[in-house]
Amino acid sequence: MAIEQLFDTPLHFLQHGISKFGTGNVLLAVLVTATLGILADYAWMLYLRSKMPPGPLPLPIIGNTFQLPDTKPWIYFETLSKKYNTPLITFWIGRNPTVWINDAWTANELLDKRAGIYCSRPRMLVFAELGAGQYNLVNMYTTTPAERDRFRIQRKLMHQGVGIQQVKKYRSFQDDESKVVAYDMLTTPENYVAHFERYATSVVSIIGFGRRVADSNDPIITDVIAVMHRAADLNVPGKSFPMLMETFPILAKVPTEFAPWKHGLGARRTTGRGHDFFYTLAKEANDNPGHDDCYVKMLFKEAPKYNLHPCEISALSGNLFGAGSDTSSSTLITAVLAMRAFPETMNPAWEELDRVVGSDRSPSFDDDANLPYMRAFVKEVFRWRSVAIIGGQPHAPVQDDYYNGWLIPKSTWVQGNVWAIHRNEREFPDPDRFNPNRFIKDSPDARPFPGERGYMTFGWGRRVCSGQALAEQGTWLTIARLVWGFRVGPAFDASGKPIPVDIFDYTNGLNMRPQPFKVTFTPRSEAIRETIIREGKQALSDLAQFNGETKYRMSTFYKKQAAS
Ligand code: HEM
Repeated sequence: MAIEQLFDTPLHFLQHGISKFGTGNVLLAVLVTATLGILADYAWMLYLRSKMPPGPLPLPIIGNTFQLPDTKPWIYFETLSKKYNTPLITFWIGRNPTVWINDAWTANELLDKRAGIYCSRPRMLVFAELGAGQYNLVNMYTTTPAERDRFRIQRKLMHQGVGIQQVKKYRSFQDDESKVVAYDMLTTPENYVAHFERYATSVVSIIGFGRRVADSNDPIITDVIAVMHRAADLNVPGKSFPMLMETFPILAKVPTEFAPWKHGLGARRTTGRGHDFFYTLAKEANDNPGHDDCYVKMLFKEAPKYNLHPCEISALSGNLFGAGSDTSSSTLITAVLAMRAFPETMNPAWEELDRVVGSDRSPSFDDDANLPYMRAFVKEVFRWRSVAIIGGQPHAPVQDDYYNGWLIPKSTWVQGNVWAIHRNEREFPDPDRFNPNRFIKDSPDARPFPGERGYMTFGWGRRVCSGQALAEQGTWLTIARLVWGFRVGPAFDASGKPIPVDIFDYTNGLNMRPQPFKVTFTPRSEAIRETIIREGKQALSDLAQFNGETKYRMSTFYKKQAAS
């Protein structure tokens, strides 16, 4: 659509009106109508506000948007919750009320216990409508029976790929990839972030495509993960573009080529043949011989049965990277920050690991039950600085609902503020202190918390993270192996002074991670170092069956397809 077409009809009426009634009268009529419209709309906003959970007074049209801080709105919502002394806050993004849950018990009541009501997603203009839309499970509405059917199919297919039972089958190569991380840490410890990203990407790539990612410079990391990082900046409420389109939705209607504020969002992401990058990647893996049990082969096999659209195949396979790679690697970076900033928490872990595991082998999945402190340590990593700090995408009720007498209207944007939930002094005294004892049974530091796990890092109810089992098992193993293998100490500046770390210096994305920081990794003993080398070499040899390359590059994919 040409940009002029957008304004064609209103312009026509305006010209007609001016010739009939004169410019002054027409302008007055437009002004009066607009003012009445805004007043009526504002009256409706104030009426809703009187019924909904408390929050700051919204202004007409812009709501509270410009009260948002420049970054990290989750801290602001935590402050509002304390100010109003209520677990639920209503905050208006333009003319849309959003509800923020700042307390574990309320989150559990609404999103878990009333999961059947809070199972949908709200309208997410920037993240969903200008992105993968309703083809992607992450964005799917569940308001109508047809939507719910589609949602169930996609959840089921995710489950077939990374469900609790299924991921046990991946333990062997996940273990091997984690051994490679420890091995790489001996030679290039300064690149620990790259090692974590490679590990996390490789695990989901083997699951999905039967191909490992052997090198940190593999384009699947350099291209795709970079795009995912940018995507994670979306959906964090903000007062600058592109998120400002949530406040002024009309701006999203302007074609992307004329709308620099859209930051390229909404551009046609498929080629003339309707295939996008991840579909092509999936098709390539499906056509490759071998690894018949990989996820995309299952998807292509099931496609006729479920009438899967290519965009659904693309989203289901692309989500492995999108949802599973940055999240897992960021969690490991947080673990390193905790190890560096809270060295006193390492001694009980080493005592336990030396007693149960020793130096001749590294910890394995089978040790989990015998390493209660290590288990608590990893739980505390998930709690202390949860990567999906606002619980991922918002939920939305499929009908009007009431909590404590407050109305939460159907389709409202309802967001779990994990930052506030995991920093509540009632459940987690001295919350910024990394303290695994919170998760040790009968410890004086343990407090009641809803649910078995003791944290809400993976979301809630029917939208709970599909990859939780995979992420939990891999994170446990990799952190246990790092703790077993290394002392994480300070790096030193040119004058020999230790470089401090800042436990609050995190990024601003939907998935947050620590800003780059320097540390040193030293193997805990010569015997351990030798074990890491031996196991690393063996792991590389066992993983060789997954070596392979893709011929596609995201950075050039759309250009080439358009030209062909
Ligand atoms: C540390 C790692 C991870 C964390 C912290 C995490 C966290 C989350 C969170 C908070 C949500 C939103 C839940 C909600 O709406 O209530 C989510 C959704 C999702 N996650 Fe994860 N995730 C992780 C890893 C993974 C992995 C490895 C995969 C797949 C291989 C995955 C796939 C998904 C999918 C498909 C959804 C959308 C579910 C839906 O909308 O129904 N995640 N994740």
